[in-house]
Amino acid sequence: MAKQDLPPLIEFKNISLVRGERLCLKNINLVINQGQSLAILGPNGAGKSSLIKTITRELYPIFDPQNSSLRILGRENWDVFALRSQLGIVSAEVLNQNISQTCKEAVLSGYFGSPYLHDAGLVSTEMENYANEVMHLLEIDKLAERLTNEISSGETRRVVIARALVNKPQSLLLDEPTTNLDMKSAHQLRKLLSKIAGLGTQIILVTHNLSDIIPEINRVVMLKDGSIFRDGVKTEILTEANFAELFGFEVNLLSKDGFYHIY
Ligand SMILES: Nc1ncnc2c1ncn2[C@@H]1O[C@H](COP(=O)(O)OP(=O)(O)OP(=O)(O)O)[C@@H](O)[C@H]1O
Repeated sequence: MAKQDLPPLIEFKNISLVRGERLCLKNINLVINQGQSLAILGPNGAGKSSLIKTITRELYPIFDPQNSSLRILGRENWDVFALRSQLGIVSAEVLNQNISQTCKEAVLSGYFGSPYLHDAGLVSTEMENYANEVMHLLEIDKLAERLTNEISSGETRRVVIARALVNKPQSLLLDEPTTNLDMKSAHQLRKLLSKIAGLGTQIILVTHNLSDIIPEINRVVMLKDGSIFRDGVKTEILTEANFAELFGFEVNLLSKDGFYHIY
């Protein structure tokens, strides 16, 4: 099937979400085509996590069957495990740090959608070989036998990405991937995400940090107070004027080697 005939990866039509007393997402209309990497950028409280959790079915929107729909790959109904492995959800929360497991076991647990490996006997040689390949890609071969609760935040982030990649997802959906990382670790992680995007995995990145937007991302959606504030080609959206309005302060933007920075 030609790419233009494929259903969108994600299709939000008039989606609103209430959490507690707050309307966190307001009438969101958003289509993300398959293969199109994009960043969702917004300040704290804009609704980024709420949007991700709506996609992953951790939160349920207000639903008006006449006017609203939320489709993933053309379907409204999904088995949550299949949905999450297909989308490649990357969140540090998926690892159960109270359980003592090696990084290799944590990566292998991705095949079963569980926070730890229940039964190593279920892991086939093919699964193990591919997990090794993915760990090599993420440059974490050396961590294989280390315990997940004894590694750094940057290393944990890579383990979690490897765990998502073993299912050969069509996309990687990343929520604030560089939070808590020092400058060097953040830079290395962005380079790895660039490499993964270059190998053909669609990257959907949710962030408040402009520098996370890797060169392979060409579309930026700005989210403000639960609504889409801007949506379009990166070079047209990432302007000082839009940024000032979104974050509420004046900045100077600098673009270098495909990355954007504030100074
Ligand atoms: N569990 C909750 N119950 C009620 N309201 C919530 C809850 N979590 C978040 N909110 C509210 O929903 C709105 C959107 O929050 P959300 O966490 O989606 O924003 P965000 O853009 O991801 O922010 P951050 O960058 O700080 O993570 C905020 O007004 C927040 O106060």
